[in-house]
Order: sequence, then structure tokens, then C-alpha cells
Amino acid sequence: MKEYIKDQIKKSYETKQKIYENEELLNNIVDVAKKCVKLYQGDKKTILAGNGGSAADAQHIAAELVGRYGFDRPSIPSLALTTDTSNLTAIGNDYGYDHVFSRQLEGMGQKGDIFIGISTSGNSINIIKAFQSAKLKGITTVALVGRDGGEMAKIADISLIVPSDSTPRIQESHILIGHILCDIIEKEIFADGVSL
Ligand SMILES: O=C(CO)[C@@H](O)[C@H](O)[C@H](O)[C@H](O)COP(=O)(O)O
Ligand SMILES: [Zn+2]
Repeated sequence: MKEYIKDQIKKSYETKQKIYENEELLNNIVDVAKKCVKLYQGDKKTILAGNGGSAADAQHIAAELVGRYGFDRPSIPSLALTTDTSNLTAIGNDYGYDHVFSRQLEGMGQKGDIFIGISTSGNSINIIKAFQSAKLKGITTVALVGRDGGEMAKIADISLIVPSDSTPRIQESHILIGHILCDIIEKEIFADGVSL
């Protein structure tokens, strides 16, 4: 049993090691961080969504920005589309589950916002539909995905593809990337910044 646990931990840090060595992915994280920092000056926001574990990641990241990540500072606007059960059930019931995020994005997204869709497969239809709505509204799309990036990576403005085929390992890396983004955004806006 202990060997099995150690093997799981090893697989997790091996995935993170691959991210550490992936210059393209690191450059894309820098790109997303810079764009998110600019949002604050323009009174715009990050919007996030995902299904299952990725829904938890979406609201976790939004809460780090609206609340605080590492130190006290003014709130940074961010919205997770996974938290309002009235919206989710009404839209799901009346239009279908595929529309639960796109409909909210149409209502609450503004030109200039950034939408981060989180999916391990890159193929969740409700996120793909939200990307399509985002494009129509002039909202930048970021695919935080895994595997081959799926359909989401094909249509997103920027793709952060975790190099793994394992759903849990991808999710663990997604929250690592989410935390790094929150850390940079917070420091760039309200502290001395980091050297990007
Ligand atoms: O957390 C997990 C599995 O680790 C699950 O809840 C998982 O997120 C769900 O099956 C999702 O529906 C998977 O969707 P996606 O990552 O392919 O977009
Ligand atoms: Zn999970």
C-alpha cells in the first residue's frame, strides 16, 4: 500500500517536472498572467468554469482573486460560473446542460474579459460552447487542459496543456498553475511584482 501511495506521488511530481521543462507551456503561463494583470487596470475580470473537479478549481481560483491569495490587498474581480445553483439548474433545465456556461457568459461577460475554461479532456461541450460565446463577445479565451488539448485547445486564444493523460495528475497540475497565476497577478498589481 505504501509503495502504491509513493508511486502516485511520484507520478504527480513527474508531471510537474514535465511542466517545469516545457518552455512553450511556461511562456503561455506568462502570457496569461500578463493579460490577467492588465484586466485590473481596465476594470475587467477573469471568468472561470469547469465540470466536476474542474468546477472546484474554477471557484477556488476565483476566490483567491476576489478574497486574497498571499497578502491583504483590494479585491480583484473574478467570477466562477459554477456556483449559482439557480442559474445552473434553470439554464440546464430550460436549455440543456451544454448551455450552462455559455448562457451565463452571454449575460455577465464583458468585452475585454478573460474566460478560463478548465477541462482535463479539452472536450467538454459546455466549455466549448462558452468559448464560442466568448469569441462573439470579444472575450479572450484560455484553455486550461490536458491530454492533447482536445477541441478547446483548437479554438482557444491561449492553451495551457498539461502534458499528461491522467485526469487526477492533470487536475493537480491545473491547481498548481492556477495558484501560480493568482500569486503573480496579486504581486504584479499590489506589490513589487515578479520578473516576468
Ligand atoms: O474530478 C474528477 C476526476 O478526478 C471528476 O469530477 C471530473 O472532473 C469529471 O468527470 C468531469 O466531468 C470531467 O470533465 P473534463 O475534465 O473532461 O472536462
Ligand atoms: Zn478529481
